[in-house]
Amino acid sequence: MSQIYEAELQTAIEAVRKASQICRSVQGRIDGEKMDKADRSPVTIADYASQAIICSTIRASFPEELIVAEEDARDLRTGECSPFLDQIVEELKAVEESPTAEQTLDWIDFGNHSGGTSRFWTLDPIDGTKGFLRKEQYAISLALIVDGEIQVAALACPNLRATDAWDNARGVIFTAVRGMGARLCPLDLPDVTPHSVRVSGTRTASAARMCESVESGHSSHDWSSRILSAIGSTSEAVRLDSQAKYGVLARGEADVYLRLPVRKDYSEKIWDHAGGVLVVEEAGGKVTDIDGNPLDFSLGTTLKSNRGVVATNGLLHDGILAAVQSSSEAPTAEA
Ligand SMILES: Nc1ncnc2c1ncn2[C@@H]1O[C@H](COP(=O)(O)O)[C@@H](OP(=O)(O)O)[C@H]1O
Ligand SMILES: [Mg+2]
Ligand SMILES: [Mg+2]
Ligand SMILES: [Mg+2]
Repeated sequence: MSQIYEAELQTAIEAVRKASQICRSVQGRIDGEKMDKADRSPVTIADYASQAIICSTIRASFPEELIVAEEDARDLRTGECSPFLDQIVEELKAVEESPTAEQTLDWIDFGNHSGGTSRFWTLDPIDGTKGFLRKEQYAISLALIVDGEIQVAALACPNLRATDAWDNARGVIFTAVRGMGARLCPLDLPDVTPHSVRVSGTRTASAARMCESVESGHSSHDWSSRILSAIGSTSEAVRLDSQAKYGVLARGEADVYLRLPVRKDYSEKIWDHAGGVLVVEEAGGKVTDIDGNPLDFSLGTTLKSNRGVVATNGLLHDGILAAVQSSSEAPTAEA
């Protein structure tokens, strides 16, 4: 079998593994400490430390690579944030030769590219920061995009359980290379042979197990409950944070993941999806927007030509899309 993108995959796995170690250590100690960004969304020292270590790991193996990541060091460069920056540097010492504060800022800013080029990585250093702060699910999502197509993905979910075969150990990494399938291995057992993952075989819409965001501001809970009624389901959507939703869909524990727009003026960010989308597609599933169009990762930092996301095991896709459309609601301008 061809080993295409093998070096990129190994670098991606190494990077998300190191970042997971930092995130776990911070999550164990954190007590709601966060800064609010200009859009009032939260960011923690772990988001920054994760972005720093992943960008530095990619650049160590691939010095010319462009990286489109969620965070940037602008706020940290102001004197006001220096205690925050000192803590980030402290966290990095656990996994890397002690960097200086200046190096740390530069590593974070390796992620400032705005995409749209023929080859770039996209990174969400902590996806589901709100889940991370609640000590629930979160993910570290890294993907390589070449000519608009996601080619490599590493999605770490440090609080998601592995399977019985690995004693339900906490923490997994999903990986995928286009055309080569999706795999799963425990976060803490780097030397085991990864298992293949495959979406469910559920064919009956009324039996669909659905998952969605915990945050009703990120995906309309009201709309999804109307869709469940429309397909004759009596179950409720399971709510969890982050791209862990793509992971549970890929390994057949859910059949559908819906992200239904709440506001008209919001475009989904590429780093909120790229890693998870390739994992689901390579596990045999299907991902489109709510109009049935493929997600377009070639347009910069956002999926500006798409609205919402519908991800399924493939078998249910057309039926779920029809239900989404027949129960559609006009998103409001304000959440
Ligand atoms: N109005 C909105 N609609 C959809 N997604 C939104 C949103 N506002 C913020 N988000 C994104 O939702 C992500 C979390 O998704 P989920 O709710 O599935 O856990 C956030 O990622 P971060 O936590 O990385 O900032 C953020 O980028
Ligand atoms: Mg964020
Ligand atoms: Mg995110
Ligand atoms: Mg994030």
